[in-house]
Amino acid sequence: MSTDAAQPQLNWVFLGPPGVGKGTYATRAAKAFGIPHIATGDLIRAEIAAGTDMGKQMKAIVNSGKLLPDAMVQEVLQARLAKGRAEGERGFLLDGFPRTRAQAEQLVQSVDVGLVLNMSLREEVLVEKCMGRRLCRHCGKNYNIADIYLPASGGRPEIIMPPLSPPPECAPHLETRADDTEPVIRHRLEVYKREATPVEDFFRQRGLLVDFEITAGIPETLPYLMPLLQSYVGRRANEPPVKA
Ligand SMILES: Nc1ncnc2c1ncn2[C@@H]1O[C@H](COP(=O)(O)OP(=O)(O)O)[C@@H](O)[C@H]1O
Repeated sequence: MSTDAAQPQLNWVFLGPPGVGKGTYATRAAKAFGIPHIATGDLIRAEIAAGTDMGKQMKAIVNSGKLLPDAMVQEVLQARLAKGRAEGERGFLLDGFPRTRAQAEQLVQSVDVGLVLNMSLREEVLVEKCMGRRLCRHCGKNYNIADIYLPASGGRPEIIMPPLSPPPECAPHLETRADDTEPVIRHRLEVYKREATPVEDFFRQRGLLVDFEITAGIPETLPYLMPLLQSYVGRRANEPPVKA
């Protein structure tokens, strides 16, 4: 993947339901393509952890599984994007934004989005995936203790997703997100189902949406994902592939 200074501006967005693996793949893709992984959920959790006035307002809403008001998310996101521009970042990989049509409209008014990857995963495993999430409070890395096997059914593919286990040194320091409890996860999934279609339609109508179904673990998925993303370097999703 190109990481030199000649790299074109990449303004990419990863959409998808809680537990699909947006953060897992966005982290790896951002590193490979030399752009920052900007996850609104992480920005929000940092604001909450900092105990700012806005963070205090955010905490109750986040822990209930509801979306934050657009203006509140915009405030933390625009601050992060402005910092990136000032530091010469060549774009971004947005994770968890936009989540409403209004956010999508605001985004395309402020930046030239090149690609919106719409990640999906059989719904039956999303709750288990979210319940299995663990964060190491020492190294900050994300793991997942869920060991998932789902046979093919109704034309949907078999899913084999072994755990993404932490190394021994992380095991004593693992923590679970406050909003990763079953009732809150189920509420977040309902919120996602209600809000996601208008966002997907908004980008599909602009020829920017590329659907990508997750059917296995990271080792099996990356060899398909990375070449797909590479094919969009230097062009928008709705432009013809660049001649090799
Ligand atoms: N774009 C957004 N608009 C509104 N609220 C958001 C947005 N991004 C994150 N949040 C808030 O932060 C919470 C956690 O988001 P995130 O870390 O992306 O979790 P997940 O993708 O697992 O739902 C969301 O449930 C919501 O309360």
